[in-house]
Amino acid sequence: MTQDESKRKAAEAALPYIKDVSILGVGTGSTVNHFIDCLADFNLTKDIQGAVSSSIATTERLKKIGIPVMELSESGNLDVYVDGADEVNPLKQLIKGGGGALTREKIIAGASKQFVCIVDESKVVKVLGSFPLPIEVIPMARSYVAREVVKLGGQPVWRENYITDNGCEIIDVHNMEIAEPLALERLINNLAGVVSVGIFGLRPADVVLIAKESGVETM
Ligand SMILES: O=C(CO)[C@H](O)[C@H](O)COP(=O)(O)O
Repeated sequence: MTQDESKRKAAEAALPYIKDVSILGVGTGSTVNHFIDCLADFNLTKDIQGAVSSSIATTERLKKIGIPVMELSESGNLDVYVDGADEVNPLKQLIKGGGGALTREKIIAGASKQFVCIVDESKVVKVLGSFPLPIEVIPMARSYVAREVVKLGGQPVWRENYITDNGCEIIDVHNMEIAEPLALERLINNLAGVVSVGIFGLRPADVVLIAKESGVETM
């Protein structure tokens, strides 16, 4: 099975979780794109009243298959949020933001009862941090936050020529073993100018669907 086929399998496995859900939270990335394709392929769009989307890219894809996109302030809290991840540890804590949508993803995850995370096997790790940790920052704070991150032992790299949907910038922090996700998430959250950090520890996933050669495992 290719990685893309695995992503599709994980996406299909999320469909039972959205049964009877009228307004859905939808994340961002290639695995989520498969999930959106599944909604169309399995003719589920008619059952869904609307979706809250974590990015412009996802919004466009949802609209293309006829799902109305609404604001979170309009929908209120959601029953289910489906999204991918860059890394998942055994506590269902995640690194997210490879696709740059971490802030909106964090908001929707926080506002949802159940966060269903869909991944292929390559995303599963014992300790978070092999994947560069994204931090969204107010542009003015970029160098300051980068210097603070160096003090924490990381190697910050500016995601050049990239502006988030919120008009901010991203620093990707390399070579930082995240042994204590909660503590590091709090610490980075507290740096002035940080919009959000891609550690999802304070709000981990509730269910992780991992596509493997042998089938989809539920964690
Ligand atoms: O956090 C994300 C976007 O901000 C994505 O969920 C993450 O990057 C995984 O992407 P993909 O499904 O393409 O591997």
